[in-house]
Amino acid sequence: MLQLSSLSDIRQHTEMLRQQGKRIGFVPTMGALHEGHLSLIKAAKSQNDITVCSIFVNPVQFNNAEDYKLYPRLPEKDAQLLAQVGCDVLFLPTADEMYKQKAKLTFDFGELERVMEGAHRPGHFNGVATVVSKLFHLVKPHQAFFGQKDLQQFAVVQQLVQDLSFDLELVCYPIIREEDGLAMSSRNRRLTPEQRALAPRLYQALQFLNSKLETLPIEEAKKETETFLRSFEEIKLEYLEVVHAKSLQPLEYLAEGEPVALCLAAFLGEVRLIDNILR
Ligand SMILES: Nc1ncnc2c1ncn2[C@@H]1O[C@H](COP(=O)(O)OP(=O)(O)OP(=O)(O)O)[C@@H](O)[C@H]1O
Ligand SMILES: CC(C)(CO)[C@@H](O)C(=O)[O-]
Ligand code: BAL
Repeated sequence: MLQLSSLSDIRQHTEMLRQQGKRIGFVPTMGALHEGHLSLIKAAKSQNDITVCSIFVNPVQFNNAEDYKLYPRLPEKDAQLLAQVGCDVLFLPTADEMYKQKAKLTFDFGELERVMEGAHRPGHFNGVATVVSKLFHLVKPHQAFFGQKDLQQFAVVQQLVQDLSFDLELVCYPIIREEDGLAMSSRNRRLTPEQRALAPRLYQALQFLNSKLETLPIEEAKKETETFLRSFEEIKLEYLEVVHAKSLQPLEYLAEGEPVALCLAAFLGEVRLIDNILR
């Protein structure tokens, strides 16, 4: 596997691949890789000639300095895992080079960023859109792969690709879970054993909400789910939403045939996790 860290090297390399007529599949990540990431690499490989993975803990998308500082960083182990699954190119830029020009780009995703992650992490999607735009320019992929775990991020990136006319296809893959249902996430590594034991309650809460929606109106089903979660003292729910799965706007009632997503964010101690299920 080829490892590149300078912007000019990746730009030249992907330019050469394009000239050779190769199809490039791209998986952007922040590292501390798990089976969720590897499922995206495998999907990219199966549909493209060359798979590029980037690992970059992007400072400008963090709204919490401590979260940035403590974000798990395991570059050597990540490189090993990527080589094992046959990733062709690993792009590992430094923050200094990525943000040398100190460009402060401002995006406006309208209502899409005024709910859930956008509402609770000010500036987050601006930072995601900035880095994803830069990465798309550098890597020039034909396809880019994202996980459903970050459902709102996928919607924002879809909007970005449309607004800036990026010539690529976006692909979203399902959430890979631990055996006990916990959505795999790099931040899971930061959980204490006690918090880790409680963490599957988040997925259970989404399943509980899903079953309550069979018989109850949305607000009542949400209230019962919040009560269920409150019984676990260490879990601090930030939001629980029933939203339209495309616009991500909260729903007042369920309409026949509408795609629906049940989403939550919660803290276990200092660690903030998100999860969702599609209904
Ligand atoms: N469990 C999962 N299953 C499938 N895809 C996932 C999963 N977790 C993350 N991804 C996807 O991998 C890509 C890179 O995500 P990222 O590196 O932020 O990992 P992460 O595990 O989501 O970390 P964290 O949530 O702690 O930031 C994103 O498109 C994300 O949606
Ligand atoms: C898309 C991404 C790599 C941008 O930093 C990040 O938000 C992530 O890992 O989901
Ligand atoms: N996985 C989304 C990136 C973030 O939490 O900042």
